[in-house]
Amino acid sequence: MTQTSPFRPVRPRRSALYLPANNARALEKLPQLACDSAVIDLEDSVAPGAKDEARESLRRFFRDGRAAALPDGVETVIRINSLSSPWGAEDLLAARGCKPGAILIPKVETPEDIIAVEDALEQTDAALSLRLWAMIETPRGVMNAGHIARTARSDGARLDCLITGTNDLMKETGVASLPGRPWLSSWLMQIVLAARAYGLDVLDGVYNDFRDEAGLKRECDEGRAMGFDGKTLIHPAQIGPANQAFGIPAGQLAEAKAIAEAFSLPENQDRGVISLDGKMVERLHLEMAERLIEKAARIAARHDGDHTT
Ligand SMILES: CC(C)(COP(=O)(O)OP(=O)(O)OC[C@H]1O[C@@H](n2cnc3c(N)ncnc32)[C@H](O)[C@@H]1OP(=O)(O)O)[C@@H](O)C(=O)NCCC(=O)NCCSC(=O)C[C@H](O)C(=O)O
Ligand SMILES: [Mg+2]
Repeated sequence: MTQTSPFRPVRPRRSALYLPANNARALEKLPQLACDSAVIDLEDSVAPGAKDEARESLRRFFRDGRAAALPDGVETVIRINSLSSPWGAEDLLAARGCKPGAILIPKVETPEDIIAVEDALEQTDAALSLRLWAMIETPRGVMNAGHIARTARSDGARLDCLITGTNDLMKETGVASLPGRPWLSSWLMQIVLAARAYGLDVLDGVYNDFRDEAGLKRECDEGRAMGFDGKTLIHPAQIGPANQAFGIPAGQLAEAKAIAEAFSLPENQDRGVISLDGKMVERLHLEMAERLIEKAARIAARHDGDHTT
């Protein structure tokens, strides 16, 4: 078996749906939704005057067992306000108490933004099961993306995933929102590169026009081609297209299985490169194939055998 990177857990993150923490209807709907991750938001979707109510609604959601009752494999993530905001410290306390899968830190600009949260968690939470996600959504965040991602390499690091915040990035830079994201994509690629350099997952930004299914599909396909693992979403109608675009097509899975099988043959045990159906296949392809097979199995476990949704 090829050794895969210890920094990249194989976990489907095709669709990460945001829900405002104070939207009772959305929280109620969540168990019926097929998103891989549920990002319960205390930040920008909650008005300043509703922060306390949102925190209380979040606490109730975890305390009364509704979070634990979500379908197997759905990862719960809480987006807090930045620690430099008036709400960040209280949000972090509340989020830590909820014990979600991960806490999402918005507007991360330097490694210290991650370290500050790690330090606050370290005091009471020795276990590393509580992970961190970081949003890169400001000019400084993009410029420092590599340094931020590198924090995943330190002892006891919790950082698992980078998220692009395209709305904030457009607001901060004045870049236009155009189909194909011509001026934004070089910055998005910097974020993808930073994540990959340090073995992190990386998710694309949201598509605001939630009634435009064709536009969403185009942007999902584009995000997939750019190397993203999945897309952040704002509406339940966006989950299906994202799961489809970032899922594993049957043909790709069959090809991965053929590669794994070919390398497992006795005559190929010590070979670095083989020929398969007229193509050169190296051990790096085997590593990719093994990750893909594992991810497909995890998706199948969520969807009763359907690898593509
Ligand atoms: C965008 C919305 C405000 C639209 O809401 P609404 O008009 O209620 O939509 P619908 O009537 O079409 O809703 C149909 C049903 O689906 C439920 N619903 C809607 N959205 C969600 C959701 N996100 N999660 C779960 N369920 C949802 C409705 O309750 C309806 O249910 P039912 O009554 O049973 O039919 C709304 O979709 C919304 O608030 N979305 C999330 C917004 C959000 O969280 N924004 C913050 C994250 S995006 C961001 O910050 C990006 C980043 O930081 C950046 O900088 O880019
Ligand atoms: Mg944002």
